[in-house]
Amino acid sequence: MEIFDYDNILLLPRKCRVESRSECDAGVELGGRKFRLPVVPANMKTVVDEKICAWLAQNNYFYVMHRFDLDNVQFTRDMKAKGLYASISLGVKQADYATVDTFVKEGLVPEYITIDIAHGHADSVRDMIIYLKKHLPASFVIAGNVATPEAVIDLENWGADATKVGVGPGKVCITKLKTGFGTGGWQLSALKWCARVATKPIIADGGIRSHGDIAKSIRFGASMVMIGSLFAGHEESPGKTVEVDGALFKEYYGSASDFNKGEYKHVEGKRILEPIKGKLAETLVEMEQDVQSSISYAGGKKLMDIRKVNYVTLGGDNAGEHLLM
Ligand SMILES: NC(=O)C1=CN([C@@H]2O[C@H](COP(=O)(O)OP(=O)(O)OC[C@H]3O[C@@H](n4cnc5c(N)ncnc54)[C@H](OP(=O)(O)O)[C@@H]3O)[C@@H](O)[C@H]2O)C=CC1
Ligand SMILES: Nc1nc2c(ncn2[C@@H]2O[C@H](COP(=O)(O)O)[C@@H](O)[C@H]2O)c(=O)[nH]1
Repeated sequence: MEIFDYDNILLLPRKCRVESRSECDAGVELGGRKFRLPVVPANMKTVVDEKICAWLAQNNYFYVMHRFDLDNVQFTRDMKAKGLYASISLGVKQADYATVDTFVKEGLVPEYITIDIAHGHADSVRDMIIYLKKHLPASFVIAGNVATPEAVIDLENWGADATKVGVGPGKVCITKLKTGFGTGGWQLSALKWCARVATKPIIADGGIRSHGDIAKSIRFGASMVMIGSLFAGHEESPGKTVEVDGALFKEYYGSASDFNKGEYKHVEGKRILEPIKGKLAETLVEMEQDVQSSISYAGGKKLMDIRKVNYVTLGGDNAGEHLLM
């Protein structure tokens, strides 16, 4: 198997078919809705909050609310009261089953439910998918996180409508160091490997460091890309603002860090400071323009045209040109 990551791949342009990049449509469909961008801010406490999620929904972006210190039912009620879709996260514990039961009792149906645990290739995830499909059959279920084709096949067979791929490539992740496992350092080729067997959408999760990595993810099989660090340092970001030598930063910590958990137990995440980088809306517009440019370099007009391009690997044993024949 070929091993590579975002840094040692470049996509090869094809003849341009548009007169302006504005003709390129960066939108993507997921779960029956069309979103402006194939990008979703990570469901983490220092990345999204209720206000940001409502704004994203109002502006045709996909969001997944985090599941920490949050009343998922109240969140869903609030979103519906504003006429917005609800997209929540669930774990696999008793309290998560109780949340599902409350939804059923109230006749409340979140449009999207993301089952989000560290090691998503697990019977606990299978059981939750089956429970959701039985009790909230209209919800679109995303399940993860996983790292292998076997896991993608299992999650799809258990009933997941989409899978989330990425164990350990995140910027505040220390899974690789603490456990010796994961896709940290080869997330893009892990995505390619998983996409070969996937019959449903994949959300590539973690490791995005520049906007061009979005196009690379799409090329290797993602339908959507989940991003934490690039969103964490905005003026609206929920992380605490910290001043260091006169410069302003926002804190960004892992969901499996002691900062999120409130205790040092099975810690697989750390806390860092991200320089404050302006407004979220401006970054999203820039991302959309960059994805439109990617589509134009791909010689296309729509997002999935990026899948048609050849690529080169830079450096290492696998260096060379990879042509689609
Ligand atoms: N994408 C990634 O690489 C990673 C992401 N995270 C994020 O951190 C958050 C917290 O994750 P998590 O701790 O799973 O959530 P939870 O604390 O909700 O744990 C979920 C359940 O899975 C069990 N569990 C967790 N890890 C393992 C494992 N390696 N093997 C067997 N069982 C396990 C837990 O039991 P017990 O705690 O008793 O073991 C618990 O019952 C999530 O949002 C997750 O996505 C965390 C690590 C890696
Ligand atoms: N191993 C861990 N991974 C984590 C933790 N908290 C979140 N995450 C994952 O990272 C991505 C975001 O990655 P980024 O490179 O864009 O910053 C997020 O969506 C989770 O999948 C954690 O504590 N440990």
